[in-house]
Amino acid sequence: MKPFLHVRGLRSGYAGGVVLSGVDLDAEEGGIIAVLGRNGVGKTTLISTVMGFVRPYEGSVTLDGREIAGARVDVIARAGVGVVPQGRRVFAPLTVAEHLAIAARRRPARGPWTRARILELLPRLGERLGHRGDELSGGEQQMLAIARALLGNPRLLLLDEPSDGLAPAIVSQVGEVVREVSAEGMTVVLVEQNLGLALSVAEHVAVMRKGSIVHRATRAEFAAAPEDRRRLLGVD
Ligand SMILES: Nc1ncnc2c1ncn2[C@@H]1O[C@H](COP(=O)(O)OP(=O)(O)OP(=O)(O)O)[C@@H](O)[C@H]1O
Repeated sequence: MKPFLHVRGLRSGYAGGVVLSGVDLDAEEGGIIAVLGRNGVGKTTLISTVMGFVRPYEGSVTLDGREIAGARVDVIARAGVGVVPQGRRVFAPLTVAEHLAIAARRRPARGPWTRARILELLPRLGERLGHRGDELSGGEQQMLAIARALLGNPRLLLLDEPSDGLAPAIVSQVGEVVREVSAEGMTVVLVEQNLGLALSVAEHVAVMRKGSIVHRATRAEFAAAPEDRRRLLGVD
């Protein structure tokens, strides 16, 4: 049986140039896989291609058996893919409540993640409903970006470096949120530079180098392989 997310031979890039040179990636339903790799290897491009922001040149992306490679972003979103983009993309003049209202209107999707449930998961956002995007801390902005994605009740959630620029205590809160949504059955692909976060939440890791996945391991295998971590990521 094919895994829930099944990516094969995915090639893409920008303006004819190749960034992804044939990515193969699998994720089981309800599982968390971390995609690791140094700067510029193509992690964001992978997320953007699965989400449909970047059109693939070639290859296949199936979600629960349904081909989505090359489809429009809105079609891919309706098929059940949500994204928490790098840099959060929170709008400075809009309040938290307005962000949530827009996200709920754009993609009304049935599922466990209602506004009330999301505010229960992320109570700090509930206290900040009247605050504008530019009045939020980095951690609050990240929680808002996650909340916005969850409102679409995706079956597959793509997170692009959610720990970027956050204090360690907030990074572990992000980890808890990721574990909770996965426990509800959501499949998660987590692109991360923060190895600690990746290994604290993901059961599997895939390491990218120059546009393809060059190493796959379970969390336990990767945690026990300092040589691999040094060679592939330059970290201990
Ligand atoms: N919109 C774009 N137009 C043209 N080239 C791009 C664009 N976005 C990324 N690239 C190039 O694609 C390559 C891969 O970038 P990408 O952002 O996917 O890597 P990454 O692994 O996510 O890196 P980082 O960790 O720095 O975000 C880089 O050479 C980058 O310059």
